[in-house]
Amino acid sequence: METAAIINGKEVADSLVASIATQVAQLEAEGKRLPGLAVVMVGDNPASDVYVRNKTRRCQQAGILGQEFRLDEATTEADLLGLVDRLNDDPGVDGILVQLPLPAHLDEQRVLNRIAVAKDVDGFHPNNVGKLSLGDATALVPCTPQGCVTLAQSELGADLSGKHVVIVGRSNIVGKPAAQLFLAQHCSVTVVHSRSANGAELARQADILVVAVGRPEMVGPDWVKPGAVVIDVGINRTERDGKAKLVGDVAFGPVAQLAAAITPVPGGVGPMTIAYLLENTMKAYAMNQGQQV
Ligand SMILES: Nc1nc(=O)c2c([nH]1)NC[C@@H]1CN(c3ccc(C(=O)N[C@@H](CCC(=O)O)C(=O)O)cc3)C=[N+]21
Ligand SMILES: [Mg+2]
Repeated sequence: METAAIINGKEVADSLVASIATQVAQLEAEGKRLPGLAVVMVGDNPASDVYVRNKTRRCQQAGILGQEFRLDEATTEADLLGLVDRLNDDPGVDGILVQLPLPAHLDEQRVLNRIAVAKDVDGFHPNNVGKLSLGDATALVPCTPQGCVTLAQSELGADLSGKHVVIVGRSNIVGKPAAQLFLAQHCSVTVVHSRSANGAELARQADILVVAVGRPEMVGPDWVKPGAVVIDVGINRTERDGKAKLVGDVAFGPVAQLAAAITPVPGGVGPMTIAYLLENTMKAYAMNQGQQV
């Protein structure tokens, strides 16, 4: 049986980071201030720890000044908001990311709303959500969905117009912004979720299937049209034969038997999320310097 092409997200991300590194080196050669990214993490979730370390490593590769702020699990909302205020006012900080999820006693939306719109490199502030839906070029756009579009384009070419994209999952951080971004690429977009009556049947109509549900291997071959491009956003920590293993939301082996192309986990969407975080930091830097975008 035919087998899908495996979309190499790590490689695409490497080339994005390399191009950012070139831009930063140019700034440095001109004696300019370098872009800065602040990552704030509350408590010690071991998965978040891996992401935060990856972000810091990628910043170093690109020459972006990355700072980590690790706050105690018991941090009060007032203290966290106080840190956000200081970062908002710090002219050396172009981008601010507050790692989610936050401990239950902290109101996530209130914290996200406090981040300066122009420094909101996650694209989670209501103003940026609104700008994305309006097609405003100054929007800072969520990183994971941008990665999904770019990986689909790496397989199908830049012009996605007329493709039917089915997105499984309707979260504020992936599903909803992914729908907006593919719409902006002139795709037809269907969003499937836990209350959909006929999810698998809708998904089988997809030219591009994006899966972001957070449930290990939930999407099997019965969800996939032969020849579809499958973008798996899930990163689930599981155990197999007593060993820790990362799996996506898509049953990789069986789906790879009929898809045209599929993203692996790890090495698919994850590295793209970080590459776009750096890309957004560059955009925020440019806007914060008063440049036209
Ligand atoms: N405010 C906020 N913004 C985020 O963007 C955000 C967040 N909170 N909370 C958690 C999720 C998750 N996330 C990932 C980023 C990179 C990888 C990544 O680099 N993954 C690699 C390695 C995975 C591994 O080894 O654990 C891969 O998939 O190949 C994964 C997941 C960003 N998130
Ligand atoms: Mg979700």
